[in-house]
Amino acid sequence: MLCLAIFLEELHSSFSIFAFPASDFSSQILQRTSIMTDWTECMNYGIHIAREAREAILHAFRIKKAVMLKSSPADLVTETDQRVEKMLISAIHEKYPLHKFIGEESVAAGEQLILTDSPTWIIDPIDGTTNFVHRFPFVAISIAFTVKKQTEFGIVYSCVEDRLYSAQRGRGAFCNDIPITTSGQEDITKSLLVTEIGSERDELALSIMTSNLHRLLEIPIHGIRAVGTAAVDMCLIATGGADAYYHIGMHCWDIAASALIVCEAGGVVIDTNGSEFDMMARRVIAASSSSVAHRISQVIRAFPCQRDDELHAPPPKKSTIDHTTDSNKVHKTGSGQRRL
Ligand SMILES: O=P([O-])([O-])O[C@@H]1[C@H](O)[C@H](O)[C@@H](O)[C@H](O)[C@H]1O
Ligand SMILES: [Mg+2]
Ligand SMILES: [Mg+2]
Repeated sequence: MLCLAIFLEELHSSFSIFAFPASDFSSQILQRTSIMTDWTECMNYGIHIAREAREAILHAFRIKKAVMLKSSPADLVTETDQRVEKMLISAIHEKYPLHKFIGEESVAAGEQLILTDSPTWIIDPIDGTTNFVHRFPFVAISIAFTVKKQTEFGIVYSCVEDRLYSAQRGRGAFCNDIPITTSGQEDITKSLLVTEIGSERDELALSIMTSNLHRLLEIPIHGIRAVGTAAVDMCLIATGGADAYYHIGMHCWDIAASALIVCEAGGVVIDTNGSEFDMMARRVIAASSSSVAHRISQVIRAFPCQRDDELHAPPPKKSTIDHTTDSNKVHKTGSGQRRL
């Protein structure tokens, strides 16, 4: 019964399924078969709601924010992250009631993270929350859509820059509707790399992270950048603005959409250990070419991270930091308020 419901939902979600002339039955069957894998309508809807969510993010970007902590003192969340995620999920649920969700803030609130074969929206409402809190102008909405665990489309909206990256499987990658391609660079010594420090602050993670930087810089490479949002970092590889990205410790919602965007732009996405990319493994290298990707994998090491599909996150802790726009200074709340 449930299978039939999902089948009907897929038919309904797919593009203009009822638009065929009734006379040509065999061509209807053929077209339906191909249309079954066309998720354009869902993608357009995802883009539509991402544009609405951007308005909410830009409004909140400039005003006072209460900040809560998640897994570490550097893993931040705001009320806007939570509100935007709810907005996105309820808009999608209303249109596609049988679709499933994996949302960063829903998982942080205790929801189970399970990727099934059902159509699933993987959402990061604000990628770059630390940037958002500090008003560092790179924050993105990341939306990936999977069916049978394969990503069908990805949307990354870099809100302040107003750059909307998108890709549908097999149909190329775009930024604001203009096709994008990776640099095609094959030589690591001529490459500009991007990475993120992430929110891990334990001794082992810090020492592996710094020794990775050291080993890459001594190759030598042209340089290393960090923008503060994994989704945008990966899209920069897709545009050819940088040649490779690596990251250990991010989550599936950070990179699911941009991994497809990189591949559709002609790039390569692998695990940091050189094996096939697994979006739940919390390790990624995205590069302009296979040779650059594998060279990086030979040089860097990964610290151990619990897989996303084995995570059991504690709920966010109460507010400890406030970022105000009036003074633009950080102050601590709680007993005996203190201005820094
Ligand atoms: O928490 P969030 O801002 O959505 O996402 C974070 C950003 O992508 C950051 O660049 C990366 O270093 C972290 O690992 C992510 O968790
Ligand atoms: Mg994120
Ligand atoms: Mg986020």
